[in-house]
Amino acid sequence: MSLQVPSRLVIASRESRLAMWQAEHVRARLSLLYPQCSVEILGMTTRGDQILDRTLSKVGGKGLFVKELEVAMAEGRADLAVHSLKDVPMELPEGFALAAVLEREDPRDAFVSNDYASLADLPAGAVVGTSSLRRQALIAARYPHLVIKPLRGNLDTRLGKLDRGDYAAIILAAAGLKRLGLPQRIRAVLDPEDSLPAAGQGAMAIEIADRTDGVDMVALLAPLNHVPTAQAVTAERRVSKVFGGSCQVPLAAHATLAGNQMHLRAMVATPDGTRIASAEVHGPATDAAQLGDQVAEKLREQDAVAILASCLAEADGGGT
Ligand SMILES: NCc1[nH]cc(CCC(=O)O)c1CC(=O)O
Repeated sequence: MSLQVPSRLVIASRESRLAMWQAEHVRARLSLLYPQCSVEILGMTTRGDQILDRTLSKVGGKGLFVKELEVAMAEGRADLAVHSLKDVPMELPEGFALAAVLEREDPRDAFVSNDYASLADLPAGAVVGTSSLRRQALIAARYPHLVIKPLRGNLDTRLGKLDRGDYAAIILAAAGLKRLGLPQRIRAVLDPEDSLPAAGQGAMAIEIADRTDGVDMVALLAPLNHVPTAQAVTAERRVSKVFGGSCQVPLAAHATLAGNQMHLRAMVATPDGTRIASAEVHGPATDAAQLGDQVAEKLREQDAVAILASCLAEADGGGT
């Protein structure tokens, strides 16, 4: 059975520099795999890119970055969308699916500053920029003398705000900085022991829509799927899904693999870092989803539901 390769494939992408880098990476790989196919990128602005003055958790969360791309696919203007997996909701709308997960870049958080070498070097009262409730909780727990302020926008915008002096330091995903050729901006990578990464951090995913023309997109994209990464993020996203995961809750889930052996760690916290539940499990990578359920169960035994409920109550009350 031979694969039906269309003469043209269109990749929908956000227009940020990171999103375009990621789309171009996929475009180049597909062009190499299918030289007879013309692979193009359709850049689009999403609501998540437009709303910059409010914390995402207050305006609708992750879905804001993917909706417009899904509309383009549903209308036949695009065949696939490339996303940072971290920004993809745990449940996709009817008719859409993740077809491939690419090999993960560095999943860790990065400490970025022009004046300080690490979080531990920051003086009392220093302002740290992050809009991630997960990063906020982890910093507040370990460094209660620091002040956390929201930081939105794409990577270049965030670095610009740091350079302007609005913050003593900011926390970003190492993966984004590396992909954009800015690894020198990383003053220190945060050990996952101290700053457990978000589910899917550092991984790119390709989303597709149901289609009626018989083209098997999953088969076409299969060579791009990296099985160990797909297994790791399956476990991580399962934890997130169990707790209704979005960026509205401080939740971390990170899996590492040694051969077929998976080590999955997860954490939930209150945004102020005063209450933290964390758990870990080991097991075969082929049981990724069950490992996710197991770690979620362990978190539940440590009152994870109550911890997250307090956080949601705070968000509803419009707390900062
Ligand atoms: N929430 C925004 C976002 N989505 C993906 C990345 C970075 C790249 C990745 O994790 O794959 C970032 C920026 C950041 O968290 O600093």
